[in-house]
Amino acid sequence: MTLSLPSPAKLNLFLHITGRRSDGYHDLQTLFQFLDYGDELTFQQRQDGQIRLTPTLSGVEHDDNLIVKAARLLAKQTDRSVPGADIHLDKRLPMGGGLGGGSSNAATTLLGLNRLWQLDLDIDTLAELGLQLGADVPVFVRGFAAWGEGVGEILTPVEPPEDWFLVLKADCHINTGKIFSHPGLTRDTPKTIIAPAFEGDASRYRNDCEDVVCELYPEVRKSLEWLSQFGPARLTGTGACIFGRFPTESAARNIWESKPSGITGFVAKGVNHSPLHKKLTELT
Ligand SMILES: C[C@](O)(CO)[C@H](O)COP(=O)(O)OP(=O)(O)OC[C@H]1O[C@@H](n2ccc(N)nc2=O)[C@H](O)[C@@H]1O
Ligand SMILES: Nc1ncnc2c1ncn2[C@@H]1O[C@H](COP(=O)(O)OP(=O)(O)OP(=O)(O)O)[C@@H](O)[C@H]1O
Repeated sequence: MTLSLPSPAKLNLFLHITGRRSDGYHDLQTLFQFLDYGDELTFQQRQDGQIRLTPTLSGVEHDDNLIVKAARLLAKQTDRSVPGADIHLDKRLPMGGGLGGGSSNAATTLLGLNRLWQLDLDIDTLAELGLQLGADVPVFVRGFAAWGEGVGEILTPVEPPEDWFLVLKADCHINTGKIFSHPGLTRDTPKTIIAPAFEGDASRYRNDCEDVVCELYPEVRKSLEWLSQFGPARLTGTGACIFGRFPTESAARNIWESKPSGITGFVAKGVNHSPLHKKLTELT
């Protein structure tokens, strides 16, 4: 049996850092929405218990890839031996972009192999496993747009408008840990209450990583300045990607066509239900 599943991107429509915890992680308040754009993973059952991933990602060892780690973690959860899998990754999302590509790949692997291997683990168990792999994995496992608290694992469903986004990536790779450990990071934003009818660009919401990222990566500052000519532009996660929201696809595409050279990116629709979960439901 072969299973092909999407592994979508997320945006942090805003990201507030409300404190630093004793384990070094940071408490956040953030709003996650998915994009109808991302990587694709194909799973094929083996018979020898091995996990094999192709192709190799540049700069990531096979055994360090979050897909392989997720598959092995899942295999450890069951007392029977699993048949193994050949996994193929079609990578479209920029790495180190704040779009959660690696975390999304891990979540698609947990849900995909749970289905392929007929393990029948429930979503809560898969989300707990996901959190062991990264703070962003649980939202991809649960699959609904959400207000995130804690490190992003306490999730309350919300329904932000499903607008179109222009996502741009300056030519740099940003390490999440480096931004969170920066002495100049804002870590004391007062907690706010969940706004179920969130209206994206309300001025009281922002991304607290933006100042530090712009200081360390002037190319991100430049991309934000360029996109801000057309409306509010914001960083997602710890960058390097930024986004602007538009009511129509053509409005986003028109601006995309006039972008300066040296910037990559794409246009995609914001969606409140993950394309991964839609596909799994269709296959049921
Ligand atoms: C910035 C976000 O993308 C927002 O959605 C996430 O909080 C980051 O999630 P992620 O990439 O899955 O991050 P992880 O792989 O868990 O953490 C990478 C590093 O970032 C720091 N980190 C991450 C998340 C968090 N809430 N506080 C932190 O201080 C930690 O030093 C950690 O070692
Ligand atoms: N399958 C994978 N896809 C992408 N990156 C991976 C994967 N497995 C491991 N990694 C490592 O994780 C790092 C972060 O990659 P990712 O694409 O998730 O960044 P990101 O979008 O900035 O993440 P986030 O928004 O969660 O901070 C990469 O630089 C790479 O070293």
